[in-house]
Amino acid sequence: MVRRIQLNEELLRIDRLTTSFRIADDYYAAVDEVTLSVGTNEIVAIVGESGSGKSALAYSIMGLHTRARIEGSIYYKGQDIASLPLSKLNKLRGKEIGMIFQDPQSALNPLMTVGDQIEEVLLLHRPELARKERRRRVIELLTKVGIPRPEHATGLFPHELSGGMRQRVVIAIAVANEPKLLIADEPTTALDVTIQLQILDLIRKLKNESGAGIILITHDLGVVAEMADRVAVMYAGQIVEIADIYTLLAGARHPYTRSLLQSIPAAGEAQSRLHVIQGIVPSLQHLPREGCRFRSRIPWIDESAHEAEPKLHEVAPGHFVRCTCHSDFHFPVHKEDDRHHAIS
Ligand SMILES: Nc1ncnc2c1ncn2[C@@H]1O[C@H](COP(=O)(O)OP(=O)(O)OP(=O)(O)O)[C@@H](O)[C@H]1O
Repeated sequence: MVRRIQLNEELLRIDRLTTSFRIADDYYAAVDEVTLSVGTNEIVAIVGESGSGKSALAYSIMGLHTRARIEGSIYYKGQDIASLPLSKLNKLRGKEIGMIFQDPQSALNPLMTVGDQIEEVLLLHRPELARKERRRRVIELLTKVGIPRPEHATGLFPHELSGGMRQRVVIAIAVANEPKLLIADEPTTALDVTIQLQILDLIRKLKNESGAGIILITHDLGVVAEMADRVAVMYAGQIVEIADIYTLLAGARHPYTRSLLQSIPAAGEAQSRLHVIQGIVPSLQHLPREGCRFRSRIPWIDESAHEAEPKLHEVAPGHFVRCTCHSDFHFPVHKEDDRHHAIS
């Protein structure tokens, strides 16, 4: 088959994006000077523990924060959409840029039928379509996302569908207008494993068919390994490592990435041999803002290994790592019977 889609034509470029929330009388950055690009026909995964700023980043791209302070730029096809008035942004959202939300239950309107909800986004962005054509498109979309008996499904309400079917409807809505950029925020978290695989397969198929760029947000490195072309690892609001998937899986450098990778069980490996990352991501107000943000979680590494103001260093073409501590990093040495850390 002839491949018509060009790889990696730049679609989105986020430049020093900082998203801060007001808590008491101060603003605290949940996304801190993030720079990242996404090409056409590319899946960029954003990975990190809960609280690392992944959703705050996704919502910033979509312009969905109502009370946050946004600094920096978000260029979509060369146009800075961070500073667009809402009326113009609304023309892009749901058309050029689609989003699949984490929880299909709350992403859908419980009082509207599936068919009406899909028709609504078509009506909003493609008013030129006649009613009959819209209806035809709804059936086509439901078929595409693998909903059985699509004609019948159009008349159902969300509560009449299983979680997996509801997520398919959310995807049908997100792709209804053939977006060029799709943001999927933990699209399979609420689903059981078999359904997860089907939904991921569906997202990959959509990318292959349309050449869309996809940002896939997840805390699951298994999903990353299956899906991503490139990976950005976030910790405490910052990107700490970016690389293509092969480099990341085989040659991760940042202590946080290495700890994440160490904590997934390899086939046949006993759970007790795994490294479990000590501590938790600090809350927004208590994030360390100076020096290496990860240093309190690797206390056995000498302080002198860290940079005073950690930057992203390009250690190989396209492979960036924050802070110098990666070059001295090693896992702690334990007695055989005391191999893993407890989460404190
Ligand atoms: N509207 C808000 N107001 C104040 N703080 C917020 C707000 N939204 C997010 N935060 C804080 O910002 C930080 C990053 O949150 P975010 O939801 O982006 O993390 P995440 O990596 O997506 O985690 P999860 O996987 O749990 O969704 C957290 O400390 C969170 O409590």
